[in-house]
Amino acid sequence: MRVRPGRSSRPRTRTRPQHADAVDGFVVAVDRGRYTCVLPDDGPDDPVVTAMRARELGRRSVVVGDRVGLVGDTTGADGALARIVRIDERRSVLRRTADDDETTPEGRLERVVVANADQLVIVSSLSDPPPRTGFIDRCLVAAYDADVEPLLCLTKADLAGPEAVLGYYAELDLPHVLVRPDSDLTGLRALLAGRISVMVGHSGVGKSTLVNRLVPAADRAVGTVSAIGRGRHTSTSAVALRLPPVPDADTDPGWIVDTPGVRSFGLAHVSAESLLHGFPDLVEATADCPANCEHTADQENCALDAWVAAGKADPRRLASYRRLLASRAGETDVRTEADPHGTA
Ligand SMILES: Nc1nc2c(ncn2[C@@H]2O[C@H](COP(=O)(O)OP(=O)(O)OP(=O)(O)O)[C@@H](O)[C@H]2O)c(=O)[nH]1
Ligand SMILES: [Zn+2]
Repeated sequence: MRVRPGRSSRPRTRTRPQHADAVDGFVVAVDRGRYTCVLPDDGPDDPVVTAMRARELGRRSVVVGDRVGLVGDTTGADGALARIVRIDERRSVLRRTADDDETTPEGRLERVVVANADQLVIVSSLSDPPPRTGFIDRCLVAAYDADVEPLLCLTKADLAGPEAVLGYYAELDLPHVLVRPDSDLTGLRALLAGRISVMVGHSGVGKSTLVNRLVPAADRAVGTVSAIGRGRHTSTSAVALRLPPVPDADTDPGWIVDTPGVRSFGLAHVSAESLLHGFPDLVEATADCPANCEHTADQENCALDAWVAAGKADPRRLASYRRLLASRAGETDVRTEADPHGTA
């Protein structure tokens, strides 16, 4: 027999009735404690809502892509300030260990870059600068770790062909698009429709150029290193941009998140096992590894060596995996150094 207390015995406060009227919001930008949100039914011309965090959220961070509950003045009128009282459960969490700011301990900590992303668009130019597969591999690890689908976006296809890069990823079912200055972006728009896509890429690969073509209203600065936005501080934070409507379709065109400050993904927070998931072409081989194999080059009888020798994967992929393993170890050291009472 089930014993269940009557409804009336539940403490009222558990349902937080004071926030029953919270409206749903989607965080599109974060800047110095102010969160820019849009309401789900609002269109591109509706005013955005500026909000601050309610104290009851404690230390939980609110990031671009978060779906939140808003109370207070959600009119978006000049000077109006709403409060974020709820952060919805995240569908995905794209993290990095910030390895691009080694000057401060905070700079080396793990942080959430974007919440609820569906897709990571890895922007790499085919020439000027040449493609860096090490960077792409790193992004793939971050994507698989975050349960976000990767999409390889190869720019400057007018300057060089994609054969070498695509050959390197031949064993992976890695979707890709080619972009040149005059290319039709219909195919890319179709891959972005209805989803939240995060764009990452090195400086100079043409990411701003592409973002401007996809979202002309965004007006991202081209050919300048991180000098976008209204102020110094907005230039390095992620911002979600609404894609324009797809002609002849009433589907949601989706959102792209530009990440000007993210030059790479530090992976110190990713376990060695998860790191391997960025290399689906190698995973199968490790079933034959000795117990507790670390898969490093000096590991005896690591099955990855035989796998590559038998031609089942590209040796450069194994080298890349091992480089990441090693650099991850380095990143872990960096984090330990950051803590004078180092526990690890
Ligand atoms: N040939 C060619 N040049 C391109 C293409 N896309 C962008 N460029 C040029 O590449 C340079 C860098 O482009 P950006 O869009 O500023 O590159 P970015 O990745 O945003 O780099 P940052 O602004 O430094 O973050 C610019 O001079 C662009 O005009 C392309 O498809 N083909
Ligand atoms: Zn091994």
